[in-house]
Amino acid sequence: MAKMYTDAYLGRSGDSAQENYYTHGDIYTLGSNLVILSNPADCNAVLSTHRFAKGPVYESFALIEDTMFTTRSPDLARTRRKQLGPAFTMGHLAEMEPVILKYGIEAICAKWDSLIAKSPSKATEVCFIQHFALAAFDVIGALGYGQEFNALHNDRSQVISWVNDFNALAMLKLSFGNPNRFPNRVLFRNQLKSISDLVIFGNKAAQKRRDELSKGLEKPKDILQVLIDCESPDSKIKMTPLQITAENVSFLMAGTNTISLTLSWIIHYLMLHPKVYQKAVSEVRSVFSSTPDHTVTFAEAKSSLPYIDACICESMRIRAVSGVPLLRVVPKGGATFQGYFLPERTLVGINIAGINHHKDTWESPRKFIPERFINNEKLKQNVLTFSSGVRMCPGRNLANCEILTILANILLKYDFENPKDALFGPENLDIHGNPKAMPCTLNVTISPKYPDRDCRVIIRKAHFYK
Ligand code: HEM
Repeated sequence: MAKMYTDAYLGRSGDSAQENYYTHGDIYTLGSNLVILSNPADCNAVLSTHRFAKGPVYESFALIEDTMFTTRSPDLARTRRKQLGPAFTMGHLAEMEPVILKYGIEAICAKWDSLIAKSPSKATEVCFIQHFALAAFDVIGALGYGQEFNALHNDRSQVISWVNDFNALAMLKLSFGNPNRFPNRVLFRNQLKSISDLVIFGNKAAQKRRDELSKGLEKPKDILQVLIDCESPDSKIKMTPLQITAENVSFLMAGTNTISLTLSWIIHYLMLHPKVYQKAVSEVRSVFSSTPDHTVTFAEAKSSLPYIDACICESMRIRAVSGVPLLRVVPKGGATFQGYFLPERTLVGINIAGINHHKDTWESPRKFIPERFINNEKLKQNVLTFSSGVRMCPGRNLANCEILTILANILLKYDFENPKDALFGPENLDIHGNPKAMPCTLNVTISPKYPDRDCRVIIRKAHFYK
């Protein structure tokens, strides 16, 4: 049962959710008690209300304490969103932006500049997915832990391996049950140790902040401060150190790989579509080439780079990194979708890839066409990569800021070229006649299957630096 459940939840390959939609349409079953929905109206109806609570699978991720992400309780979900929502408003984001730029785009440029400077040809090959991932950890390290992880600088971070172990243990818990019971606690002792280290690390970060504040430090505008200060709307009680740490770990889990994978798919799709790439480069250079050393901010990019924004939206549509069906439980009284009655307690899975490719919304859904979003802001709302409704991703503004500032600035400052030995490029077409995308795998998120092989690009400084 556990294996069936895990297989059904994870699917067999990264493309399964998308291809299942193309094969089976708006509604189909996966396993004995799981019904997958792809019709946008059905999916929005489920996601818009707490009546369809999250499924039991989320409990596996509650390895420290229940969090905004893991909780199945509508009350706790509402409370946490009220408490933590202020960390992610546009106003708070603007105050956090200098940190986001410093550890995001500016750190990536420093890294790439130093690699290019060392190369006699003034061009170098980078594995972009690695750099995006390390930078994404550094951003959350600075915002959520108030400290420098130095992951990008050192090409590694202890925190990343702890988080990987956390993820692994959550999946093991799904299949093998409580990790603290014998024999699990022996078999999974390394992962359990990582989680205990992560807790100690998180608790220390919050304590350090409290100590600094007591010595007169002005309150920083970051996520850690919101976690420390926020009160329950009813009881006015603050979160416990363990609750703070658990939420912070969930931000590391939810807000790092999602961002770096999204950026990686964007670069990949731009390399597959040279005309789109050229158009995006021309757009940013037509506005900012007189000041190439200036870091384009989120507000500047939002107001002057609609095509790059459309490229992001189209990549997030065609290859949503949120690859697993979002599981919800049919409430008392049952529910009817596409003429099928589903009794109470049936699990429904929201197929984001299905929604993002749905025939009623999207023309030529398998084609990468950023132009579809130009002068069509409304259409962007149909891309459900951040989900929608009452449990929609609270980190989407932060993600959008990080992704747009990184993409706009790297397209401004560097020229990109596919390596000569790249397996995937504009000439290599799939059975639908579109440039074939690199293979992917599903590990909660949709990730490149061979990142070291397929996520490489040659970079050199843009012509106006010469
Ligand atoms: C491109 C980047 C991102 C994508 C595609 C993404 C996608 C999603 C999706 C699809 C959900 C719904 C999951 C579900 O219902 O099972 C979600 C929830 C969530 N995300 Fe994100 N996310 C991103 C970035 C972030 C960031 C940067 C943070 C925070 C730092 C974050 C924190 C969360 C949290 C806490 C939830 C749970 C919300 C709830 O259940 O009420 N995410 N995200």
